[in-house]
Amino acid sequence: MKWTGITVNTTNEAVEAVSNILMEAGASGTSIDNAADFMALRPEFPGELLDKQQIPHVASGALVTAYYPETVEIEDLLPKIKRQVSQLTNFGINANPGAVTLKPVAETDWATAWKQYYHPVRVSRYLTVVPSWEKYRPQQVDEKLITLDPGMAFGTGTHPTTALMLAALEITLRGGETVLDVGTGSGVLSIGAKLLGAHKVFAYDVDQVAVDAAISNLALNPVARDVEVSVNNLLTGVTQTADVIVANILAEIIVPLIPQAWPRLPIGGHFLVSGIIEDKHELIEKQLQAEGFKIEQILQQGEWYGIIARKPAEDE
Ligand SMILES: C[S@@+](CC[C@H](N)C(=O)[O-])C[C@H]1O[C@@H](n2cnc3c(N)ncnc32)[C@H](O)[C@@H]1O
Repeated sequence: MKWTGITVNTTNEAVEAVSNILMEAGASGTSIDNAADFMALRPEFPGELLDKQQIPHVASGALVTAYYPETVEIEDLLPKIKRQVSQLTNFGINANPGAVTLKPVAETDWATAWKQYYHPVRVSRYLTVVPSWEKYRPQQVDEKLITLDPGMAFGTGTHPTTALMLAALEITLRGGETVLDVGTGSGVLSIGAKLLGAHKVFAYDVDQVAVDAAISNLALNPVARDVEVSVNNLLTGVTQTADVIVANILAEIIVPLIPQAWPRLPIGGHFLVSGIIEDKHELIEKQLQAEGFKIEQILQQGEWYGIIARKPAEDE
């Protein structure tokens, strides 16, 4: 199908109002290039899959582009959109300069253009995340590839908290373990665990959409096709025991997980947790110790913390 894009050159404050006008005029979708958003992008961290420097962006103001199918009479729409944008000042919204332009776009432009900014990225010592559409050969003999579709829910698999847990799995796994992946999201940690030699992985997420995304991503990785994924709230009702439990969830959610993890682990079993922002890591360490865990290692990337804890023997 052929599409026409209408682009409005406007201000940061008017972006939402302009998008509404364009959508109400029958657009199938909008894309926003906002200088303020680009400035707010966090500095790159090791393991960033998105190559921000390559992203074209406006130096000031914002461009809101809406996409209309060929069935929409665009010439009739244009004056109406121009009038509505100029009337935003009546509502106290400065849409200046508000220039409205038209350009034809190929469907592939807006359906898949974002893909060009994603590339394979080495996220830990042995693991590289590869977008599913990229052809990539390992650069080193011991490099293992996690194929992910970043277009699905739950990110690119390269957030610092994810990278911390992949590193923690690398430190902990020796091969043959059973692993519970709590809050699996994209399934990235389950895939990583299998690549690092885990025998069996059970993955859980409270969100059905995440479970579906994980199942699709696991299918992209032959090594992980036998991972069992199910909807579950933390480890509530889970009777499976494991050598390693890994969870990258917010600190507030890790707190109730700690007493659930303890009985699921044997002596010497490991509990790997992340999603912990700087001012919460002491709280999580205290809760882990209060349950009986020993803290073996604390990993850090920027403001994010990961903890490797172990269930010790009674006489330790
Ligand atoms: C930060 S994402 C982590 C995704 C992936 N494991 C990773 O490391 O990239 C956290 C995930 O935990 C899930 N989650 C949040 N609360 C949960 C709960 N109570 N029980 C199970 N999963 C939960 C969310 O749906 C989300 O998919």
